[in-house]
Amino acid sequence: MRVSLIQLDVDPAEPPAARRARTADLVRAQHAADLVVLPELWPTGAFDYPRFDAEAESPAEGPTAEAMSAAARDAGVWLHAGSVVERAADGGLFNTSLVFSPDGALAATYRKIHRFGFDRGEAVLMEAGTEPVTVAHPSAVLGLATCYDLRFPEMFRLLVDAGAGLFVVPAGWPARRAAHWSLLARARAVENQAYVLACCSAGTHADVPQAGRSVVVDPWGEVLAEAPDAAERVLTAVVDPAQVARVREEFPALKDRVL
Ligand SMILES: NC(=O)CCC(=O)C(=O)O
Repeated sequence: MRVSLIQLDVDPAEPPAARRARTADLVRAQHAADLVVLPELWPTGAFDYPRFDAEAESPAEGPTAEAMSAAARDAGVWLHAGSVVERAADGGLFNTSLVFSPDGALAATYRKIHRFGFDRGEAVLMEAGTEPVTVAHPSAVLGLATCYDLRFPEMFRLLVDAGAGLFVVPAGWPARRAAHWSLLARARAVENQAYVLACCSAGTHADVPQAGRSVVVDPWGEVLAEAPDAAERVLTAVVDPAQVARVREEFPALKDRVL
């Protein structure tokens, strides 16, 4: 299974429509992949709070969904299109991830459960999702998580219980805590004996330099590919979903769970 993580530069000087078109082209170029992944909130910037309300959109029919559906279809790939600011029917906002199948259909959405910011930003501007989400990709069951979720191992256990063997984690993780990002991505892989595809944004928005350092970790905790910096780049790797069962059988720590 070939995976491509697009570590996208989220430069506030680039108009959202231009970034959508550029991102769609980057997705189309990954036509040989089985799964393409984009970062968290790349249409607005994960820390660009003043833009959230004005740029909120429908996850099914908004401009990002339309552009990403077309890109997935044109490339013939499964696309985890990162997340958008979702405007819900009652007017509330969610940080919502979108997954498209190769025919361009919206296969799944996931509303971020753990909102970042403590008493400001996303934590006060957005509603919290309540449902862990898995996706039946033809090669693996994907478990969806978003950025700050990475700090909450109990959520990943729920995804394992739902059958996930490959976690997809779009993020807008700050450079200030880059060491946490790399460590937690490996920790979630090791403790759950699962792949982690962690795709962060590049560049700086709202004065928050991004960590970049997108990473693909295997179920043994080995790093298969890692971006060396926070520049825009495409990270590719080949993962073997059958490796999840092999590792879980060879070293059956998950069977010793008590809680
Ligand atoms: N967008 C986020 O969820 C940021 C998370 C973060 O900065 C952290 O966990 O540290």
